[in-house]
Amino acid sequence: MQGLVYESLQEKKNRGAKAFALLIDPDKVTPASLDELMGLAEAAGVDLYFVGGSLVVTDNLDNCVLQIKARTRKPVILFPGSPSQLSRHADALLYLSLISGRNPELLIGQHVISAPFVKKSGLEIMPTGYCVIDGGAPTTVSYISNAAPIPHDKADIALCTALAGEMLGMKLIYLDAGSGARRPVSSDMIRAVSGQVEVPVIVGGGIRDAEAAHAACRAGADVVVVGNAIEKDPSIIQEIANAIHGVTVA
Ligand SMILES: CC(C)=CCC/C(C)=C/CC/C(C)=C/CC/C(C)=C/COC[C@H](O)COP(=O)(O)O
Ligand SMILES: O=P(O)(O)OP(=O)(O)O
Ligand SMILES: [Mg+2]
Repeated sequence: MQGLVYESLQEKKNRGAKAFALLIDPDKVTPASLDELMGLAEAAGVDLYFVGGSLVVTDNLDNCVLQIKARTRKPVILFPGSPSQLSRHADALLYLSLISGRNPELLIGQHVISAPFVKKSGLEIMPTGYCVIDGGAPTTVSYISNAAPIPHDKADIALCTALAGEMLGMKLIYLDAGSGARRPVSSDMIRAVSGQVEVPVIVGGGIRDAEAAHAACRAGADVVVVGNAIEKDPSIIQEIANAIHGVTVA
């Protein structure tokens, strides 16, 4: 089940290198806007393409994945808010279990229902302990998941949740303040989690400039995800990429 995409994330982490994931929400792009975005993203050196949304209302996912694949050799990874967001054209799947919440459907229920389809998809499956962190206001993910986010200033809760996830076998931990969060995950929380878990740590939600991306890397994020801010202003991609790639940890 573990494959090339996960190995590349682990290898980057072992070198102390940081990865920039661009989140593309299939509802928010047209073929023309995606074409332009891909030009900027490839020039900037985006490392990973995440595709998905908490709620996807168009049937644009397959086309979106195919269009991204046609423009890059970098991994295209599904980041699904529900099992309806599967595309066999992607390379890998963040197989999210919402371990910060107590909603059984998002911990295991939806996985049981969709297991045969996920297995048949041929996607590389990356079990991901998904933690929603309070981002200062309700976000689409906090509303849709119907589960209390971890309070912004409770790094210990995030740490214990991440450790439990890792010991249960999760291969990635994702700390997410939610799309467009007013405040991103704090450096204290990222430091607490990345200091003790061994698997790669992904951080996203409300990262809207180079400074915030840099801070997340310095605190220990292995992968930094940016979606909303680049949707609003694609021209910031290069400076965010530079900020992320400029951090290497010995
Ligand atoms: C195949 C399967 C079993 C799917 C179920 C997946 C599951 C349990 C999902 C958990 C709940 C959920 C609604 C997840 C949403 C995922 C998502 C796309 C969130 C948006 O993330 C924002 C990202 O971190 C970037 O933020 P920003 O830069 O501010 O846009
Ligand atoms: O789907 P999400 O969670 O990325 O949120 P939104 O599309 O509302 O920004
Ligand atoms: Mg969305």
